Amino acid sequence: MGLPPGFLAEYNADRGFDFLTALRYFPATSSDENNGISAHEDGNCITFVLQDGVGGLEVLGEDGRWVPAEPVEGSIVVNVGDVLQVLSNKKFKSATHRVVRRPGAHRHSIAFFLNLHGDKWVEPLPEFAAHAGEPPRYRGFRYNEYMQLRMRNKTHPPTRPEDVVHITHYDI
Ligand SMILES: O=C(O)CCC(=O)C(=O)O
Ligand SMILES: [Fe+2]
Repeated sequence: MGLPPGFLAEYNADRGFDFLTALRYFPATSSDENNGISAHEDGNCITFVLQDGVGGLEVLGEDGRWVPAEPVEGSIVVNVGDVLQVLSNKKFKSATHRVVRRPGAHRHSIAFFLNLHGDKWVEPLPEFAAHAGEPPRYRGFRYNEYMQLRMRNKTHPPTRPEDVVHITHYDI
């Protein structure tokens, strides 16, 4: 990333909020939307996904088309999360992704979410802003605040899609 070695490990030294999920997606049926996980960005730092050979994970391209992240034997998918997008002043983008269930097979995946302590302050690092001669693209925020807003998207879903809180909430 162009940062001193060990910078991120030091910035984010608390491993107490990381989590691992094991997911099972049932085969698609013709009678439902076949949606496994709807389109979203991961809110954390970085996510590692191990998937089986079934497929269905898709990433939204800049042209608005969904690109399949086809399984590659022995490889893991690395998702940049919103925190890394902000720290890098949008040099690294948090990809919009989803899982579409496929007919005929159960899909299994394991996702590891590298996370931050809720008290952590998140803002573009000087290396990607002032020192790079770039204006900061985000206001700083406490990680917990963003997590609460994202949770509210789920507990009190806004009626207008434009009111759903994304990381763009902190755009400058
Ligand atoms: O199951 C997958 O491949 C991805 C899961 C995912 O995107 C998530 O849990 O945030
Ligand atoms: Fe995700």
